[in-house]
Amino acid sequence: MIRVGQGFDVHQLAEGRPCIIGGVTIPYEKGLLGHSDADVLLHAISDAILGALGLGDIGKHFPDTDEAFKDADSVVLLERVWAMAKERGFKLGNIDSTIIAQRPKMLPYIPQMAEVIARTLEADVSLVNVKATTTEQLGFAGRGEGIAAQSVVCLVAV
Ligand SMILES: Nc1ccn([C@@H]2O[C@H](COP(=O)(O)O)[C@@H](O)[C@H]2O)c(=O)n1
Ligand SMILES: C[C@@]1(CO)OP(=O)(O)OP(=O)(O)OC[C@H]1O
Repeated sequence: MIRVGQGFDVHQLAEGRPCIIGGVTIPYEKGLLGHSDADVLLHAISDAILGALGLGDIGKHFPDTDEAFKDADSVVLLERVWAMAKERGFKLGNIDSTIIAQRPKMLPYIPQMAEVIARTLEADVSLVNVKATTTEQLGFAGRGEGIAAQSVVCLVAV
């Protein structure tokens, strides 16, 4: 049996925050704002996995009203989501994701992001694809107000 899920997330860019995307800290003048570390890519992937499992979304499991998740490391949240997939007898089929950001340039950091994601999901890195696109300066991403990410995940019953 296979199950497919998709995830989408957006976080605002703000000064005085680290820019953590895909578990990698990217040198940049701004960072993403959120209750947790606001790792927009790992949130989209977490939501895609939860979607494939029919278990809602990360806001349901890790509410932004709960102090326990203040400044949470999204790698740890993804680990917890992945434990739910494993408990239900799934392994990763493959994952494809897109980061939507005018800046910073993601390409140099993508191999490291894929390594973090593959390690967390206990999968070979060849099963993890991360892409990036600008929006040609259009919309909130194009104006540098925020960054979005989307992800599609395929889970395979072991
Ligand atoms: N934040 C970004 C956005 C894009 N890239 C890379 O640049 C390529 C061209 O982007 P377009 O939006 O002009 O299509 C894209 O394919 C990515 O490889 C990036 O690294 N970081
Ligand atoms: C991750 C959580 C929890 O800390 O908070 P944020 O970092 O604000 O992220 P978001 O994608 O808005 O929703 C999920 C939240 O519950």
